[in-house]
Amino acid sequence: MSKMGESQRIYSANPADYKLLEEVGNGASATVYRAIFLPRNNVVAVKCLDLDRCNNGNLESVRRETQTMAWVDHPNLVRAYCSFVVGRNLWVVMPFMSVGSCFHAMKKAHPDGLEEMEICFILKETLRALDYLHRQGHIHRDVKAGNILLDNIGSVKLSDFGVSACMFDSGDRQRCRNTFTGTPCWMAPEVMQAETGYDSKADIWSFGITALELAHGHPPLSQYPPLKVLLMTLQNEPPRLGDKKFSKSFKEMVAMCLVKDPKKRPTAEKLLKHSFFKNAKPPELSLKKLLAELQPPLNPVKPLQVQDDESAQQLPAKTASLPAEQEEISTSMYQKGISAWNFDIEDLKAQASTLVIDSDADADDDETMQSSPVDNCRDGFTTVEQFKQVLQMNC
Ligand SMILES: Nc1ncnc2c1ncn2[C@@H]1O[C@H](COP(=O)(O)OP(=O)(O)OP(=O)(O)O)[C@@H](O)[C@H]1O
Repeated sequence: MSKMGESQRIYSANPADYKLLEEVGNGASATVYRAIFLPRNNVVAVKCLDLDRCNNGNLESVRRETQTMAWVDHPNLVRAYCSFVVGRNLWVVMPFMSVGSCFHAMKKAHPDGLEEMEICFILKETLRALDYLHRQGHIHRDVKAGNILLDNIGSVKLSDFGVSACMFDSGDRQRCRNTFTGTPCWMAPEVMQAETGYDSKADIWSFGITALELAHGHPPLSQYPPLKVLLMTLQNEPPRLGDKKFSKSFKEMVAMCLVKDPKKRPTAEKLLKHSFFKNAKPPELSLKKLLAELQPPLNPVKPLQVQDDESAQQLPAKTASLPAEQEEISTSMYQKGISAWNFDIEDLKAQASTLVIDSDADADDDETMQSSPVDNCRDGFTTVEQFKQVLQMNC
């Protein structure tokens, strides 16, 4: 029997078998809890998606996410043990990743970026996940540190398949996708230009941006509003890893990912053979220091609150001690910056109607693109239509 089959057998679809403990994270449509699977007394994560909060588009994303999580079978991907409906929620049971995301780990331990040895290991594991997904005809479409989860023994798993896509969706293998989705700072230029279409190489670009994110603590252009990020990504030279402290092979690997022509980017399989990844050390060496610094683990973000007298089916009450509350405020403010990038056409329209591009406000960022033709566009557009015209003129 396949691993998936085994786990389906082990984990029941009965909510009474799960005791939800504390909240360990929340996203746009879901809250994630650490939980105990009572029949085996083992720790799992349960993602509770509020179906009432989903409009049609979100429901499609929930369907896609749970479907993908159910079939993936790779050590570097978060898969669903099982999923079932509880009242107005969909519960997805999955492995518990005690450290949380690399984004949280970095924010907590090294806000200015991780060390090369740590990055090398995390990226290699992530690339293995991408290689697997791409071989299955899938594109993840949202590769970023916030979607790479870690546990306390150094396992690395890529998560969040909410916007992933299958190249076989219409029955036949499609040559490319053309939906404008993802998160602008990490988004490949061809994804922004919907008419050109894109394929799994879009993930390789996002992977290169994630490398810069892990190296500096933030992705390039993170200080700009989405529209400006889109313009700068399309018009400027790709960002580079410039810092002296990083090796030549790391810089070279990043440069290979961040080539504007997707055809010239390597596949995940080819990239795995790059000399940078030959130096990857096992987690007990590469992540030892980082994991020690993160003790106690980042999760829970909410204090442990075992509910002896409540049904396991009820979601834990949301109370928090002061430090946890402060941590939560800080996390949510930080995340707002990240979540705010989640592409939403209505958001962009609203922003576009008010945006005046101010080149003087450009912060210096050594990995950020050089001279900026976008500056020529300042005051140049105020609506999405004008924005599109600018794209047509310049790209
Ligand atoms: N298996 C897990 N183990 C531990 N923590 C997890 C797990 N899955 C998710 N988390 C935590 O919960 C947070 C939110 O989870 P997730 O990103 O899946 O929610 P989402 O609603 O899909 O988010 P988004 O807003 O990015 O779409 C993650 O950033 C992570 O910190």
